[in-house]
Formats: sequence, C-alpha cells, structure tokens
Amino acid sequence: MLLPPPSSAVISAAPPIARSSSLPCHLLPTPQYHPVASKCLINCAASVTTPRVCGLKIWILKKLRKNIKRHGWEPKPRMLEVRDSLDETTSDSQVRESSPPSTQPVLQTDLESSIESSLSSAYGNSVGRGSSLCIAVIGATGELARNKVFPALFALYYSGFLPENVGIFGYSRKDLSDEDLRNIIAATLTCRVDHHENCGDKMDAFLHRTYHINGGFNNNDGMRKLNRRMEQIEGHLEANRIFYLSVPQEALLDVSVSLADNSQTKRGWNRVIIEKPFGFDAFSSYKLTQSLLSKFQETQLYRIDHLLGKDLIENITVLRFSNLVFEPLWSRTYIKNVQVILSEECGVEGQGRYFSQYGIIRDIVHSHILQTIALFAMEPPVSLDGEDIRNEKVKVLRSIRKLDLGDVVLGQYKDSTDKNSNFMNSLTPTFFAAALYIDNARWDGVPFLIKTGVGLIKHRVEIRIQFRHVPGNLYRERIGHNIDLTTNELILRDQPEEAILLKVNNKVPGLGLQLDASELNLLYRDKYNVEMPDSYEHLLLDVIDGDNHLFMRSDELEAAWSILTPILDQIEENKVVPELYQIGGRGPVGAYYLGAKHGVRWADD
Ligand SMILES: NC(=O)C1=CN([C@@H]2O[C@H](COP(=O)(O)OP(=O)(O)OC[C@H]3O[C@@H](n4cnc5c(N)ncnc54)[C@H](OP(=O)(O)O)[C@@H]3O)[C@@H](O)[C@H]2O)C=CC1
Ligand SMILES: O=C1O[C@H](COP(=O)(O)O)[C@@H](O)[C@H](O)[C@H]1O
Repeated sequence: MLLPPPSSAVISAAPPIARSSSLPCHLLPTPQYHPVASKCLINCAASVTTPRVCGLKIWILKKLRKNIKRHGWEPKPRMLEVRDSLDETTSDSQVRESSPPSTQPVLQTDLESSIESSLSSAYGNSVGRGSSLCIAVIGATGELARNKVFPALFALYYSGFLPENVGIFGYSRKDLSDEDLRNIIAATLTCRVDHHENCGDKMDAFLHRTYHINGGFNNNDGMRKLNRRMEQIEGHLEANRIFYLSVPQEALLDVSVSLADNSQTKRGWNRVIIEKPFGFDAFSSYKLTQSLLSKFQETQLYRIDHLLGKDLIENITVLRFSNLVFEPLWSRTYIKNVQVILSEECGVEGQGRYFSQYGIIRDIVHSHILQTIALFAMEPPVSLDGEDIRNEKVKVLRSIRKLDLGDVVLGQYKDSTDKNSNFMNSLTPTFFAAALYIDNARWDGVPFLIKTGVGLIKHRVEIRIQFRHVPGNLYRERIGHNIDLTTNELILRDQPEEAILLKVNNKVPGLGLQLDASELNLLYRDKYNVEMPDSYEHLLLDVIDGDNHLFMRSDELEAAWSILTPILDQIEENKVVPELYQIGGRGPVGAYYLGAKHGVRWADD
C-alpha cells in the first residue's frame, strides 16, 4: 500500500512535550537516584516519574547462582576466573578455571607515576589473587560512554560484580590526562539508593582504577599504547579484556581492526562489544561482519542492544519455560495474535545525526523488535546456553515471511519547535507498524503486529498476547456483544511500569451470574522493593560472564536484514511518504487500519 501524502490528521490533541536537554532520553542518567534526573523529568514527562523498581535481588541471586555454577566464585568482592574457552581467544596459553594464584604485577620502569600510585593502592592486598580484567571503552568522551557505559561499569563495581583487580580504560583522540577523564565521568556516576553504603569511597576506588588513553589519530598506534598500559595493570597475571566500541559507525572498522592487531591479550580471553546499528542494510552489514570475522572469532563478538537487557526480555523465556501454565498454550492453537509495542514520548532530538540517517526501522525494529519476536516465538532450546538459544532464535528469524508493503505503516512526527531534527525535511520514519507472519508449524497464520514510534502520547514497552475465544463458550449469553472484551490476554510490560498482567473472566460477586473481565496483576513496584539496574549493567555483566544469548550472532543479524532490506528498498524506491502525526499524539491512523486488516484491535494507549 502506498501511503497517502502527508496529512495533518491528528488523533489526539495532547500538548507538546516540553524538552530542554539535547541528550536523547535514554542517555540521560538513570532517574530517581541522580540529581540530574530532573532533566529527564522534563524530557520524558510521565515515563520517568514512575518509580522504577523491580527484581534486583532476584537478578543478583540469579547472577550469583549462575556465576557460582559457571565459575565457582562468589561475587562480593569477586575475583574473576577464566572459563576454558576453546574458540574465543587468541591465547596461546589457554587460561583454565581455578588457576593457581598468580604473581604480583610487574611494573615497568617507564610507568607514569599516576598509574604506579593508583596500582599499588588499587591492588592493595589482592595482588596475585586471580586473573585481571581490563575493560576499555573506546570512544570514552562520547555521549553513550559518559552517560551509560561508565555509570553501568561503576554500578557493577559498586555492587561487587567486577573483580578486585579490574582496570577501566577510556580511549579517545582527545589529549586528556587520567584525572581529566575521571572528572568527566565522575559527573555521571551514581550509587544505588537501596544499598548506598560507602558510596563515596567506592566511587573514589573506581575512579582510581580508571585511566585515559589518548589514542591520537592513528588507531594502530593508539591501540598499541592501550595494550602497553593494560599490560602494566596485568603484570604477569592471567588477563582478560573487554573492548566496548562506543564509536561512530564510520570509525568502527578502523578501530576494531586496529585493536584486533594490537591490543588483544594472549593470556586470556578478549571480547568486543559492538554498538548498534549493525550496518545500514544487508549488504553493508555483510561486509562489516566479514571484516570483523576476518579478525575475531564469532564468540568474541557481542552486538549490544541495550533494550534487550530489560527484565521484560528475560521474562519472556522465564515465564514460558518455568511455568507449566503457559508453554502448552504457546502456539497457533491458542494464541490469536501477538502485539509488540515500543512507543516513546521523547522525540529524537540529540540523536539527530544518527537517527536522520537510519530511521526507526533500522534503529528499533531490526534489533530490538525482531529479537523480541525471536525469543518469544522460538522452540524450547536444548539448554540456556547462549548458542542453544541463538540456534533457536535464528530459525524463527529465517521463518518470518517476506514483508508486504501493504502491511506496513510509516509515520513521521511533526513538531515545529524541534529545530534540530533534520529528518523533518526527509522521508525518515519516526513511526513504524507492520504485520509479520512466521511461516512455521507453531505460528502459521498468527499475526505478530508490531508498533514502534517516538514522539507519541505515552512511553509504552510491552508484549501483548491475545488468546483465542473459548470454543462453545457456555457463558456466551452473559458476555455481551463485544466478545473481544472477554479475550484472555497476557501482557508483559516494561513501561510505563514493570508488570505481568493476565486478563481473565470471573464472576462478579453477589447474586446472579454476571461476568467481569479482570486482571491478575503482578506489579513489580508492589512485589519487589528494590532498585532497577540499568540494562547496560545487565548486558555488561553478561559479557563478563560470556553469556551471549541476548547478543545477535552473525547469522541472526543476516536473517534480520533479510527481513527488512527488501521492504527498506521498496520504501526507498517508491519514495513512500510517511504519514504525519502530531507530536504527543497516538501516531498515524494507518496503524489502526492495519490492525483491522489483520483482525487485531490495538490495545488502548
Ligand atoms: N548516542 C545514542 O543515542 C546511541 C548511540 N549508539 C551508537 O553508539 C556509538 C557511540 O555513540 P555516541 O557516544 O553517541 O557518539 P559520540 O559521537 O558522542 O562519541 C563518539 C566517540 O567516539 C570517538 N571517536 C570518533 N571517531 C573516532 C575514531 N576514528 N577513532 C577513535 N575514536 C573515535 C570520539 O572520540 P574523540 O573524543 O576522539 O572525538 C567520541 O569519544 C555509535 O556507534 C552509535 O551508533 C547506539 C544507540 C544509541
Ligand atoms: O537504543 C535505543 O533506545 C532508546 C530507548 O532507550 P530507553 O532505555 O530509554 O528505553 C531509543 O530512544 C533510541 O532511539 C534507540 O537507539
């Protein structure tokens, strides 16, 4: 379906959202325990005023259990031990679990005094008690690094999830001293309010282990420098390294090749975190992947999409595979449709450069929504091992039917106050809705309706599963005309507040027999009185653990592009004009027609 030319049709007349910061909402420091949260309150209106509390304790316990199982260590404070990884490292002397205590780090004579002094105090009594972990944030002066990556690393350190002998390195082309970098990142570090003991001391200790590397304009030289400084930290210890590539896409290849050649350790594993977007289309992504795979093993690569680090995502599999009551219903036999919704109130200010080139399909659908569907729809994996889960996800992605342009709705918000968004003179979509079908035995004929957009009325992130009607329902005469109102529905929600809801029909108390459609609510706020870890924390910890199930493997990446590239090409060839919608509204009316076409009533906003 070719969409009509831009119209000014407005469904809701909600007032425009006031915005003051140039940072995109998700890069603002996590609200609630940081003074800068007020910025986000202005930016994101109601979404961040909702307290974000949920299962941190459970999460910690889960990690604890997993770690004890995997590594045999306890996390507070923990010494990282190295898993036996056959294909993950360039190591010529593989590091084994339970390695004997190592020797004291040897400091080279040309060490800068700042490192020497921080090393001796940072290592303290723990010298030689295990393998070291160096984490390098490449692009340390960027927005993402400052606002999300360093704070997440500190939160892990603060909660005892990093080994004692960890070294944090910021790498950029700027001429900064260690102290300069410490001052920059200190501004965004926060402590959890639910266990804020010794916050200042821990912050000092963390900053003390943080160093800046001025990579200069030749990344080969820069990476050699990084390698030397990491070796100074590591001494003769067994050493593991994580490189977080938080650099613009155009720098990604040069940086990764340089690091592959010059700064991998040979005495432990090396893992590389790559930020999205993972290419621009199937071809560019393929080329990028080939280049990466010529330098790294597949198992070294962690393609990060922070939205996948939310509890909602882990809960898809937990709910399904740890409860008898859901898995038997998880198929076309009982499920009528599935809706995956990710709408944001914020516009795209502050990420104009990135967004105007990529648009919402590449930004959100390619990774986040397709991964959500893959995890939701996959067959039970052999185990919770990352590769077993990835094996199942990729089958789902390969089974998704070619998208029809008639089953796609594009939108673009209009906001006369947003001077920064250069996408407004382009056809870049800020809203996307589509109907997907998975052509396999489990899901044949079940529409998966997806809807995602920015500048909408409400921040909403949820998966809604609508079940079929009860056959031969004995109560049909008491249900009334609108049978949809009594549809059983399971809702897995991240925003506006974390919850699992199940809509059931029950009897209204009292005489007579009247049915009521009610909700069984699990509100995390009521059940778990703990603070929510940021999703970057969750995913960084997974990388440290070598758990890759939430990171796309190259074949998944390819399959996801195979779904989207043809439709992206058609949109471009046909110059499909997005339907305009008012900022703060409900999005294009076309999405409602799309729902109706596939027999789906979108849940109310
Ligand atoms: N910000 C966002 O909203 C999101 C960002 N991402 C991705 O994260 C990555 C980083 O984003 P963001 O922090 O916003 O970007 P910024 O432009 O704010 O920061 C980029 C960083 O990369 C460094 N850098 C730039 N070019 C090179 C180079 N050739 N070699 C080495 N370092 C270089 C810069 O260092 P220097 O000080 O030397 O200039 C700077 O520290 C990008 O890939 C982006 O696509 C993904 C999702 C959301
Ligand atoms: O990755 C991205 O996510 C943010 C939304 O993140 P959240 O943590 O605030 O839910 C989105 O705004 C951005 O466009 C996208 O790149």
